Parts: sequence; structure tokens; C-alpha cells
Amino acid sequence: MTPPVVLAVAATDPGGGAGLAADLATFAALGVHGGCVVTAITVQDTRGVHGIHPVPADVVAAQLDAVLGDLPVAVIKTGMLATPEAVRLLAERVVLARVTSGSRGQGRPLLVVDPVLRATTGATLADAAVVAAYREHLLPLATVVTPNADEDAVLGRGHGAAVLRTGSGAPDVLHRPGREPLDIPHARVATTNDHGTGCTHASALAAYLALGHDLATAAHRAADFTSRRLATSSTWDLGRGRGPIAHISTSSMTETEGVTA
Ligand SMILES: Nc1ncnc2c1ncn2[C@@H]1O[C@H](COP(=O)(O)OP(=O)(O)OP(=O)(O)O)[C@@H](O)[C@H]1O
Ligand SMILES: Cc1ncc(CO)c(N)n1
Repeated sequence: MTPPVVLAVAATDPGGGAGLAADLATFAALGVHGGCVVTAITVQDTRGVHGIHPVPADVVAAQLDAVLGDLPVAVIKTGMLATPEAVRLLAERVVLARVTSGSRGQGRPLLVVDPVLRATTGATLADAAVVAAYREHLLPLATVVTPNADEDAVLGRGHGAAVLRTGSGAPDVLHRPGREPLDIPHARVATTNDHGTGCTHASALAAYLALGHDLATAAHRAADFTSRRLATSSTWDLGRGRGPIAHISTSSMTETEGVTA
């Protein structure tokens, strides 16, 4: 069966924990085809972000036009967008894009915005101009935004999109316009091997939406998927800082047991 297509618009992480590596691994694990538009190359490791090199705006635009002009993108998931120009030109294309085949018919692709403003390590990943561009151009188009508590405070509300507020030890809370907030409980995993957790969670949410689940169901499943990945990485010893969240499952590790040992 032809899978739905989810397009990640985000940056690279050479260590493979966060950004596009997390997005594509999560899409593959959940059975959707993933595209990836690169907005920036980061220099980072599990200890911190050492450099961010934005891709020129016309090259971001050309990548988007290539994919959106060819594949039936059901859901667009954004991560680090790096510049206000990238935020704006993506928003312009989201308005014009149409899903030309697949389960969602002829409408606009759904839009999952993971506002990457700060890394787990505390590094700032977006400046005030990027935040302003999010507020003005992208958030009003979003199906759902997935800020953590800090990002929620920085971005504010009033843009009309649903908000799945994550992190800070409490359950995730899904806020939908005109409806009561809904708690999304998830099993808490005691681990510092969590680099890339936000990217993994938002990508799982995007994949479940592409598979046809409603927002509440997709949020429950994304929380469950993320907890299971953290449970897998909790026993790992990778990197000198906050190790990566697992992008492989316990069962795929069993399959390869002995091959690399
Ligand atoms: N230790 C944990 N155990 C279980 N779930 C977790 C844990 N840490 C985070 N999560 C879940 O993962 C999702 C994303 O987490 P969080 O909001 O902390 O990401 P983030 O701050 O955006 O991450 P990053 O900045 O690394 O991308 C949320 O659903 C959150 O509840
Ligand atoms: C590329 C990239 N995207 C997102 C994050 C947030 O964790 C990160 N550290 N790096």
C-alpha cells in the first residue's frame, strides 16, 4: 500500500539525535514516507550547539517547491527554521499547497509546528526576528503547535491553532480552540538520554495525523511512542552529554543482536 507522505522542514544534527535524523527515523518507524527540506546545518554534539549555518533562503524555497510540486505531502512538520525568511517563505507555500492524492483528498496539507527555540542543553536556536515571523506568518496556519512551557510563554496564544504543550514534568496538555483542555498523560522515563525528544515527539504526532488519526488520538500515541523510545535509550551510554533518544526499537535491536557484538 502506498504510504502517506510527511515532509520535515528542519535542520541537521551530525550526532543523529535531533533534527532531520530524528524526524526521518520516526517517520520510517511509523510507516509513513518522509521527505526532508534542510533549513540549516548545525554543528552540535550531545553537550551543546556550537554553530548554526542557515541554508540560503532561495535554496530552502527551491527544495520546498521541488517536493511540494511532486509528492502528495499530507502533513508538513517543521523543526528548526533558523531564519525569519525561511519561516515566511514556508508559510507562503503552505497556503498554496494542495494534497493531490492520498487519504486527505484535495485540501491543504496539515501543518505541525514544533517551535524549536531552545535546545535541551539551553542553547538559543531562534532569535527575536524568528519568533516574530512564527507569530505573524506560520502559527496562524498551523493545525497544531507543540511548544514546551518556555516556548509557549515566548510565542503566546491568540493565533487560533491547537496547542499541545509538552514537558516540564507535568502531563502534556492539548488545547483546542473552543474546547476544554485535554491532559495527555505519558509514562515518565528517568533518563538524561533525551537529546532529540522534542523532534521525535512532534514527528510521531505528524506521522499519526498523516495515518488518519484525530488530534487527540495522535497526541496520545505520540506520547506513548516517545516514552517507549526514551525507555530504550535510558540504558545506553552514548556521548559525553545528554545522549540521544533511541531511534531504533528494542525489537530491531534484538533482530541485529550478535551481528555487531
Ligand atoms: N523523561 C521523559 N519521559 C517521558 N516523556 C518525556 C520525557 N521527556 C520528555 N518527554 C515527552 O517528550 C515530548 C517532548 O518533550 P519536551 O517538551 O521536553 O521536548 P522539547 O523541550 O521540545 O525537546 P528538545 O528541545 O530536545 O527538542 C513530550 O511529550 C514530553 O512529555
Ligand atoms: C537540528 C536540531 N533541531 C532541533 C533541536 C532541538 O532539540 C536541536 N538540538 N537540533
